[in-house]
Amino acid sequence: MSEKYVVTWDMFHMHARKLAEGLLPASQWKGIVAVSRGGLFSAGVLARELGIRYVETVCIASYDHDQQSELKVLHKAEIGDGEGFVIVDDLVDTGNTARAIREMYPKARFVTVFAKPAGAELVDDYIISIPQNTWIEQPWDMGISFVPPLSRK
Ligand SMILES: O=P(O)(O)OC[C@H]1O[C@H](OP(=O)(O)OP(=O)(O)O)[C@H](O)[C@@H]1O
Ligand SMILES: Nc1nc2[nH]cnc2c(=O)[nH]1
Ligand SMILES: [Mg+2]
Repeated sequence: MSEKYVVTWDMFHMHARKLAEGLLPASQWKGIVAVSRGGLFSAGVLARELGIRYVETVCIASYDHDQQSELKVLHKAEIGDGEGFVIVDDLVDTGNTARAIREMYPKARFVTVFAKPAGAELVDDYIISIPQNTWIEQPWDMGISFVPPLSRK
């Protein structure tokens, strides 16, 4: 990936809250399913904003750092065809994870905070569009570190 898009906790929280707004009224949902691990962070915000306490996971592993490998389903929420459930991930990139989710739960509402063009049409709703050549650096993968002043370089 040639570019980088850095996301802070504040920005992530703001976008996730906006995603929650699009899911009103909350009474239409039986529960939320987080696509672990990335989707856990947005799922927490959605659950809080919508007052939903039934939160499940579907656990999928597909990337080893920034290289995508074979997709493995480690745990599958038992929610039938997904009708009445919101499934949330942090982002769609190639769309491979989203395709697997759609296959497992064809009637669920699938939403993400970020979407790149290759996966955008696989999600029902997303907040921020990111170019395909850009790596999204999420806040849970970063830390605050000291930067030496210019005069010391
Ligand atoms: O559209 P795709 O190309 O499939 O990529 C999107 C997926 O990649 C990341 O998860 P990852 O597999 O890295 O696992 P993690 O959520 O546990 O970090 C991200 O959280 C999405 O689930
Ligand atoms: N953090 C992060 N994980 C990803 N998984 C697939 N694409 C991305 C991305 O751009 N950023
Ligand atoms: Mg993920």
